[in-house]
Amino acid sequence: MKVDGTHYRSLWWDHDKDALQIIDQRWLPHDFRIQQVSTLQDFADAIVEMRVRGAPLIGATAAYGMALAMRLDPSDTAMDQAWSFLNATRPTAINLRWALDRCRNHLRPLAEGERAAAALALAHDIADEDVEINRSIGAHGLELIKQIAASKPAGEPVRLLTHCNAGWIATVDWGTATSPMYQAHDAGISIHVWVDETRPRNQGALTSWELGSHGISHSYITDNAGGHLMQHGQVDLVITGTDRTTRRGDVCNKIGTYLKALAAKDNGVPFYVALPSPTIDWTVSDGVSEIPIEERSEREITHVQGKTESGEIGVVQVTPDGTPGGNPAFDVTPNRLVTGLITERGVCEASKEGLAGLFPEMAAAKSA
Ligand SMILES: CSC[C@@H](O)[C@@H](O)C(=O)COP(=O)(O)O
Repeated sequence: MKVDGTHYRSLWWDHDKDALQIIDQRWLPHDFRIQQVSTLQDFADAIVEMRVRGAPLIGATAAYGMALAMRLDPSDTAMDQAWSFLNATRPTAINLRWALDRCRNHLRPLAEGERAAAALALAHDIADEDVEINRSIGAHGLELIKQIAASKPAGEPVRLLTHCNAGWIATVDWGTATSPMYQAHDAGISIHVWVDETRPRNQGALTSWELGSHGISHSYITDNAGGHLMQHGQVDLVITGTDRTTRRGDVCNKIGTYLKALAAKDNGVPFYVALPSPTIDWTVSDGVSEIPIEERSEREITHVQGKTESGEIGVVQVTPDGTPGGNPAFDVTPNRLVTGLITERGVCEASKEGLAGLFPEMAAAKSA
């Protein structure tokens, strides 16, 4: 999508420098900084420190990390070490392991001399596929928004609510939850987006930055406001992303998503989750008991980064000295609370049958 009129992907290969470039998201929305990722440690740090973040982008980044590892040492041992090193960076988003497995399965049968070039080509493919997948998710989600728009008085906007940042900077381009929003806006449908701030890291500020850059009407709201807005008929549709979806359609996403789904259920608001198929973990069923939830630093809770009144980016402490924090980064929304899943192949029920109906070959391969 565009930043100040220039089209960017969230990561790209610079052919002159022969190296990966990322947008360092720690500085957004206040500062747009590009960073080169040159060593395997750089790749791990970029993921752990959330310079890159969002499940699909983490996966694409890891694929480029494998490409770098193969350039340095194309042996089986180095490949396995890179797999383990990168896989340990963040535990919840399954796209990370999906990308690493795909790279390793592709590279293992090749001669060592072929691996570096093949790994880089595969990383490019994974990035390009992600763009196309998310474009398709947007096309399917657009139909849902069109239906709601058709049921409203002329000129009234469709009011959507989203949590965290499942936008273009969380993917390679388009975003998952935001792709239908971009496509609805581009199709001339009036929309307004309620953007949850998403404490503790305030990914909602990233979503606001994205939507604002695209000219989409939106309001940044506290995480606790969604239920109130739904009770007062101010939300027509919720769309969030997901970091891991189980084969029966339980959805693991940024902490607080579950509460939004509960509020949506109580108020009869449709709650959809947008996901690319690499986000489905076909090996797990019960998300609450089977998905590892990342516990992040308590400093993310006790301190907040923002722009000071003098225009600098600074960090302030919000709690009393010494207050301990607890920081589970994700929660699981059981499938019974999910109205539907928006995938690149269409919209389905959040159930084993729904997902297997859209992805029969993947469901069969994993249960075999
Ligand atoms: C298209 S991104 C889907 C999810 O990865 C997104 O909603 C999310 O929870 C991101 O979490 P983050 O901790 O910022 O990486």
